[in-house]
Amino acid sequence: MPEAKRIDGKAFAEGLVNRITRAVAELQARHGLKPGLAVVIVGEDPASQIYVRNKGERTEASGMRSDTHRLPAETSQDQLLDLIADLNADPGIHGILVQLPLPDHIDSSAVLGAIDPDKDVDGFHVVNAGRLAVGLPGLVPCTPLGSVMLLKDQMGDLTGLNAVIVGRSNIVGKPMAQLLLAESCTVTVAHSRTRDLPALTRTADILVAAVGRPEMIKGDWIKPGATVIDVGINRVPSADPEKAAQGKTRVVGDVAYAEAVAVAGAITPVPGGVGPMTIACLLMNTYTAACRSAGLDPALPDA
Ligand SMILES: Nc1nc(=O)c2c([nH]1)NC[C@@H]1CN(c3ccc(C(=O)N[C@@H](CCC(=O)O)C(=O)O)cc3)C=[N+]21
Repeated sequence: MPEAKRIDGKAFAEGLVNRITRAVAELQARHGLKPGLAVVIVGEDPASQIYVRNKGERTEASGMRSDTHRLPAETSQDQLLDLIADLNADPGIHGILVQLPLPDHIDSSAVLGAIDPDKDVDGFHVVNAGRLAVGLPGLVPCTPLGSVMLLKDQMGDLTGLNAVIVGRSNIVGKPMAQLLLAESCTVTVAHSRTRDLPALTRTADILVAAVGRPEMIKGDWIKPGATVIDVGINRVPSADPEKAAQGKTRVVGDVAYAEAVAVAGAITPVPGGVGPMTIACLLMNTYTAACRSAGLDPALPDA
């Protein structure tokens, strides 16, 4: 067996961001409309701070407006809801993202439910989950959306393929199942209570790993030639014991890449696979929301 093709999500995301950047310039020139994204972060979690800074820089680099609201960890739920109400009413803001996780004293579903569904660029509002489930236009969660774009680019028509998704979260597993069902795959959603998971994953033409457990999916869990999408981003101690002792870390996926690459037909690496697509799709959703707010077609120009 030849080694699996490495699916370059970083390069694909760059191409997508280029198309979004051109579309944003055109929207501004023709209609005087500049898409605006508000990112809200509560508390000081260092990893979250890095993601949020990254999102802000990417948003501005693509020609859109980016407002970041950094709130202290003690912020009350009512204060957060007041900010969301202001952002819902702000005509210059087309997308609202509240960084998760939120502190324990805040009810996340109450907060997500307060976002105007047409500004919900994460696609986490129940209205958008419902639209996706019944096939209505809405805003689709970024990670599954980006993953399916990579799959279609890699495999073309997905009709009739067996897809196994490991993980049933509302933000990845469930929306991924809806998107693959819409592509006419035969979809199975596996989770921590699934019996004989390795036997099930070995039936998958498309295997999506979204569990958040470092390198859980082994090489012999994969059907030879399958396409593997690794959604996991897990920070683990460095492989070098000396560096690990100094507290150095590295990022690995939910798939044991070195084993999997010998069996799969194609596989996304971590980093450089799904992660960059998540951010590109956030920009795409913000552009989409801005176009729809003005009654314009959000289709992107070709590559
Ligand atoms: N409301 C909300 N929406 C989110 O979309 C959201 C969130 N909250 N909370 C935190 C997670 C995390 N997240 C990532 C996005 C991109 C990369 C990414 O691009 N990673 C790079 C670099 C990885 C690295 O080296 O650390 C890669 O995979 O290549 C990572 C993580 C979005 N999140």
